[in-house]
Amino acid sequence: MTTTTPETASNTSSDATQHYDVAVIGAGPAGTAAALRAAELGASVVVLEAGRLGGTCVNTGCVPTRVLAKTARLVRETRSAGDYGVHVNAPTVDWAAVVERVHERVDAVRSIKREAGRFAEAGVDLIQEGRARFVDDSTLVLDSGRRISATSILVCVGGHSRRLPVPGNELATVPEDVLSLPELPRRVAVIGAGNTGAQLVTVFNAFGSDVTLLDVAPRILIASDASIAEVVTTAFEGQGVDVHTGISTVESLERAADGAITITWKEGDESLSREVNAVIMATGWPADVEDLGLENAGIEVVRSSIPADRYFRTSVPHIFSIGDANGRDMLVQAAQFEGEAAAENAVLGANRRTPHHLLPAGGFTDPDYAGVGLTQEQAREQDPGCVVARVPFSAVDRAVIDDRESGFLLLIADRRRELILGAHAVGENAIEVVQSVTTAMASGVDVATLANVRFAYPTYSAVIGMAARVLLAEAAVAVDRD
Ligand SMILES: Cc1cc2nc3c(=O)[nH]c(=O)nc-3n(C[C@H](O)[C@H](O)[C@H](O)COP(=O)(O)OP(=O)(O)OC[C@H]3O[C@@H](n4cnc5c(N)ncnc54)[C@H](O)[C@@H]3O)c2cc1C
Ligand SMILES: NC(=O)c1ccc[n+]([C@@H]2O[C@H](COP(=O)([O-])OP(=O)(O)OC[C@H]3O[C@@H](n4cnc5c(N)ncnc54)[C@H](O)[C@@H]3O)[C@@H](O)[C@H]2O)c1
Repeated sequence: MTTTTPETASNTSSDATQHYDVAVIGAGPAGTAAALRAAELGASVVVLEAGRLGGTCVNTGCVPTRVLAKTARLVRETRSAGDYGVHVNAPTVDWAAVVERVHERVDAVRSIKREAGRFAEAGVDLIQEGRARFVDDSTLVLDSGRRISATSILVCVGGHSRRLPVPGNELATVPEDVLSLPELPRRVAVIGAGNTGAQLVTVFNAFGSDVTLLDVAPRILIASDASIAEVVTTAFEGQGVDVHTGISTVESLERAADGAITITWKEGDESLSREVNAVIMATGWPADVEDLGLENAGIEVVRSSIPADRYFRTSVPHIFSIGDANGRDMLVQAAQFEGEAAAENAVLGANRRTPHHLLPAGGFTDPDYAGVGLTQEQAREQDPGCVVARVPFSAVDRAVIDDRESGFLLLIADRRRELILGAHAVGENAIEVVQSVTTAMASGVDVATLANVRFAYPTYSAVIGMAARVLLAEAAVAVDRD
């Protein structure tokens, strides 16, 4: 679909290059937020999108992954229904039907996002004529040959999965393509135990696949608080997942005679291998910079991303790098936040930053995990006297009612209990619990106030009030020692 409203764009050159105040490359969460905010501020705006509107999140990332997580949850709930006196047959997974349902739910979410309609309502031109490429630092050319120039260019191109450069890597499936697997793999190796890999482990484990998880990092979920990662690792192992962290390298993937894939990796001096039916590489997310012509605009790529300063300006100040493209916090909530801030900086010449310490994130594994703010390690570095409360879910009535006692909430405060520095949860509803703490942090609520908030009974969020009350006691001890 191509939509242009020439009255908002002035043709300024004889070769019919259309000129705008702001050109946005990419209509994922970053580009969509940026374009709508720039238009709201009165700029003439064009969005250039090479693929499906909505970007990675809705089409191949968060939304399909979350539908798979829901499906995995249904399988687990069905298996344990007997514990509550509900007797059902053991669940079986019809992979083709699962895939169909994921596509159907993705379409349903797309239909409420309606980026094209929102662009039209805001007077934003949308051009879908292939990939945009820099001709110089103010001009872009599309695959169709159409040329666009702009006073400011917002690069919101997102990224893609990284394939390890090992022999046989073409045999692997990347997370964006998981739904293209022809059948549910009986045995699967997941390489990479970040947010993507960990969630896929839970999905395939629940679906009945034998899962092997490999990572070069010393532990899974390396960006999360170490205590959270420990609980998820123990849970994975208890569920029969073969977890190998701290491996030296994946050596090769080879097609075996029976059609299976032999994956070989090195662990210390030992070479190990497994025969599996699918290998999923969830080993990182470089920005989509290939063929973007960044060199024509004088912009360098550093470690597979387009670096930006705290105001999202690249080394060329009227070109901005936002969302996954800048390689910082690769989350939808970051992309949207950054998009709005960068649009204001581009249109108003403002210096808006985003509060990155207030970005909650988590994953739908079994159990769920989530975090916001500083981890314990980071908090202790910043304030060695900081106070940490840890309340197990086994002390929360609702978790006991639901038979979900595994897990805990960690609440971290500064030594004077004025500030909540971080919150990390693992267990049922961990993400919603951490989200509530984030709301408190964003509103500047201190620990004492949080301790006095009433939580509906029986809820998982009640753990927040319990942790705040423990913190008060702990903090009092820490302050006394000063
Ligand atoms: C499996 C998976 C699960 C995830 N789950 C979550 C989650 O639960 N929660 C969360 O917060 N985050 C999650 N993420 C991360 C989230 O999807 C990204 O952080 C988010 O989509 C980034 O938004 P973006 O706008 O920067 O990039 P994208 O969403 O990738 O959008 C970039 C857009 O730019 C377009 N484009 C690229 N190059 C060009 C070009 N040259 N010309 C024109 N258009 C171009 C692309 O077609 C795309 O539409 C997940 C990611 C993956 C892979
Ligand atoms: N629920 C969510 O919020 C969510 C879900 C998915 C992805 N994301 C975001 O998208 C981005 C990409 O996520 P991701 O999990 O794909 O990548 P990632 O970079 O977060 O994790 C990649 C993992 O692969 C491992 N790895 C790298 N090279 C390896 C090798 N040679 N052998 C074995 N392991 C290797 C790394 O140690 C790391 O643990 C992240 O920023 C993530 O936060 C968020």
